[in-house]
Amino acid sequence: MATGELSTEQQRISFLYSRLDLERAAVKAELDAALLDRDEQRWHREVAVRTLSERLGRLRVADEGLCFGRTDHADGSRTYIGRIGLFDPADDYRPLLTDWRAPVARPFYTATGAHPEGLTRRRHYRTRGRRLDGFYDDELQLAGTGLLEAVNAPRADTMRDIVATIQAEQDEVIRLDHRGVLVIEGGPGTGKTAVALHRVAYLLYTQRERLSRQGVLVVGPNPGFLRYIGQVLPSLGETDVVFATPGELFPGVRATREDVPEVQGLKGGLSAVELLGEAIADRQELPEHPMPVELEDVTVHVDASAALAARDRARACGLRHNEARQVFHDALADALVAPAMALIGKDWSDLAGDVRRELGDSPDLREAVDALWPALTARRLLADLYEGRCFALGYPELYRSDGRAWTVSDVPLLDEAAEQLGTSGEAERLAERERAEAVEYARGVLEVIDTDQAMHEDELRAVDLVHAEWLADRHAFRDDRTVAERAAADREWTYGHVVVDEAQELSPMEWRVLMRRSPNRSMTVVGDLHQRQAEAGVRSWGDLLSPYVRDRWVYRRLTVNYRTPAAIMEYAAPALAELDPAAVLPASVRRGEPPVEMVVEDLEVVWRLRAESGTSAVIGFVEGALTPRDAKGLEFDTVVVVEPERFTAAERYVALTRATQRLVVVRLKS
Ligand SMILES: Nc1ncnc2c1ncn2[C@@H]1O[C@H](COP(=O)(O)OP(=O)(O)OP(=O)(O)O)[C@@H](O)[C@H]1O
Repeated sequence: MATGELSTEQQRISFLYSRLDLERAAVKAELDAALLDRDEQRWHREVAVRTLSERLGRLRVADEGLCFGRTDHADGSRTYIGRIGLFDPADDYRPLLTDWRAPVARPFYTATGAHPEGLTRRRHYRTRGRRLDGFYDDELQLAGTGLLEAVNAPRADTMRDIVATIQAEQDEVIRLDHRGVLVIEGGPGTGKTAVALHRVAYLLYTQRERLSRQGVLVVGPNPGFLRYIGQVLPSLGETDVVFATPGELFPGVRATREDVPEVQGLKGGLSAVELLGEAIADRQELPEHPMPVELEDVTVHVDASAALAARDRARACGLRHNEARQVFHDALADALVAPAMALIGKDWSDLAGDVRRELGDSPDLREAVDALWPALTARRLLADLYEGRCFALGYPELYRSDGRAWTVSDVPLLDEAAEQLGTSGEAERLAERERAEAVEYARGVLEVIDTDQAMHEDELRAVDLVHAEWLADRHAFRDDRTVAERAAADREWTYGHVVVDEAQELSPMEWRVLMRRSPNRSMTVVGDLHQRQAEAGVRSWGDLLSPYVRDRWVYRRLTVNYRTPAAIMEYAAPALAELDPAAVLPASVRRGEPPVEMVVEDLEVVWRLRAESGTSAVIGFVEGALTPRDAKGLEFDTVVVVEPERFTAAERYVALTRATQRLVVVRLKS
């Protein structure tokens, strides 16, 4: 970036700020005058004051990131894009700064190399306060010519924005006008992730009304992956997006540990729905010994038969566990009236109503209900199940000593349990306390990217990126939250759009959570069945989706690999053939060097094989290396794969297709 150009751009931005200051001063003066105006009719004055106050508020908000982009048009004109519109009254209200919501700002968000929409360039500014730190450009006439240059460029630690070189088959998917579920499948490196992110940016623009109210959820396989892709959306413009791994989908939980595959299978399959039903039924107990309920004149007992009758009534009422507690309580109170009356004596039968009321208020009876039909949170239900109750229920494999050491596969169970338990005042209070504790624990490790809390709710930020973990943290302490913040903290939040990346890895129970978060079924599902590593993952898109949307989903395939050179793809071909003999490799845009195979004496050598320049990684089951699962969705210039024979075919296929330039396959001398 030329220094001269930077200073010209700084001048432009300073000029816009000076206009903002002028306008603010003018509005402030008008507001003061309106407040002091004693001649004006009262309602006139009130309207003026309200309008001017709102205008002043908007001008204040615009102080941060006033201008964040510029579009250069084929006819030589330029448009500066920013938080608000600014006009020059001395020049027939010529626009100086264009509000990002205005139709003329649209190409800033939607133009691509394949569809430049009359633009030659899009410029993004990086500002701090009023200072311009830098800018970068998307040259929009590169499609074709710039592609090879782009794919040959060394990779960084974050995913690049491919907006300038989007190809036609990708562009079609980004702009597809389909409101329901869209499945994008394609082999490694075909741009599935990149395309899904650009689709979000496109939808955020074209369906802004709806999405700004409900937010967008992007689910990706691991935190590393989300960090890697996390910069793309803000660089495309505004976002109101929650990023979460499957381990973060239950507010207040950030699970990263994995269960052993056998337990993952049990927790991920749909039979877990019944398992939870059994775990809840197990908490609706009968007393081992009669429980005394002291009344003013007599003492009655909650015995097994009274509890059984009350339990039958509560179970049959159709309410969920927590909601049915009152029914259980009332049924017990009803059942105890007769024994109490028997003790009091027949002559006092007209007292039955009083006795029923006394039972209804009895602390002893409340205590019995708490013991026999307790208010439960999802966390408590599962922790108690894992810490011991699993044995009696016939699931010994679920046992662990610390029930609350949540794993990734526990998350959909927590969500399902919360769904089956329902809420009640007490359960809510318990849940809130647990949540506050969890948040307290998580504090300190969170990375906080600050946002402007004073901002108007209906105003999307141009450059914000929010992470679920951070949002969960804030929930407990503030309530002036943005849509995305509230969404991430609220289990029952439903998103306007949900994007699932590496979707082949998600279990049926995880899909149930996502479907609950997306009742309108507006989803972009991105994956490759051949890369599935999780046992409980997806085997057929149709089987997965038909219970939710029948056949109303659209499928698109991407066929060109922009990452892995052809020579490396050919090396990975046997792994793919093992998974599916009929599968076709995506066509690579580059030829590249064939992989190198080596036999080495010890592991030290492996680490030295990493490249000095560019990104590199070692993938294998050796200490310090990425596992094939960690490497999912990522890419590196140089990849060293250690002993791929120890991998499953899918793991091998994933590991061997991560390199953009060089692949070294190492075996250790035995
Ligand atoms: N049109 C394009 N122009 C330039 N680079 C592109 C283009 N499309 C994709 N790429 C690049 O190709 C690489 C692979 O993209 P991406 O990670 O989205 O692929 P993927 O299909 O999700 O891969 P995988 O299934 O292996 O995770 C990225 O570096 C991306 O920036």
